[in-house]
Amino acid sequence: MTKYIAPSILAADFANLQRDIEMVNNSKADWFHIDVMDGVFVPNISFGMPVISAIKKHATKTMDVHLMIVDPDRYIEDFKKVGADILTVHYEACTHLHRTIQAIKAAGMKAGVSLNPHTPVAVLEDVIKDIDVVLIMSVNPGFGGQSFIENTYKKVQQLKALIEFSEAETLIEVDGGVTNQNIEQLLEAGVDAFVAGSFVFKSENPSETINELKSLISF
Ligand SMILES: O=C(CO)[C@@H](O)[C@H](O)COP(=O)(O)O
Ligand SMILES: [Fe+2]
Repeated sequence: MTKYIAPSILAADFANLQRDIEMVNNSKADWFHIDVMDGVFVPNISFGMPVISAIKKHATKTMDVHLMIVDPDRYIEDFKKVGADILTVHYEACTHLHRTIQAIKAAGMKAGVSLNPHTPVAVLEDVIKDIDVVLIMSVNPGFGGQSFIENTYKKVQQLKALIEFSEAETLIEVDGGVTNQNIEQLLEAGVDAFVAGSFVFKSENPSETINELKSLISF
């Protein structure tokens, strides 16, 4: 099965955003991971529609938009308009998750659902067949550069078992603290898509770092 590397733009140099986007375009990365934070669901504010539109103008790869916002239903159409291909909402931020998933798909995007580190995968049992991507948070959402939570491996295995049992075709994505030290173990646990922010953008040669991560998950 295809495996994906998704550099997180949150760790890019916003004063040189076009340069960093071109770097990702020219690397072996598969997706742009784009973190939207509202200062309510998480204790941090990142960026919104104008910045995503600007990214979309230059990006040549899948736009994987991770919403860390309350009541995301309000903006589904807007995120489609600015170029999201995958739109991921948090389980913890949705009162009517099934409805939200259907609305994302009806707007023409892939539907993602993210789980905070404390949320068990079992909460997705009744909607797993409707979800295109489950994004397991391997740090508490809100900031880049945090350390990877080791319990994530077990969670990925549990999610993989749930997907297989349900005969779903859902992809498993992991987000937070991903490096060349844990990516192979994550792959082994069943992860399909790997988000990496600081490890890529704070490295000496981000393009080579992306390609190194990609080579560790490609056979
Ligand atoms: O959603 C988030 C953080 O809330 C992530 O996408 C981070 O941007 C990942 O950054 P690193 O942990 O890889 O530095
Ligand atoms: Fe993210």
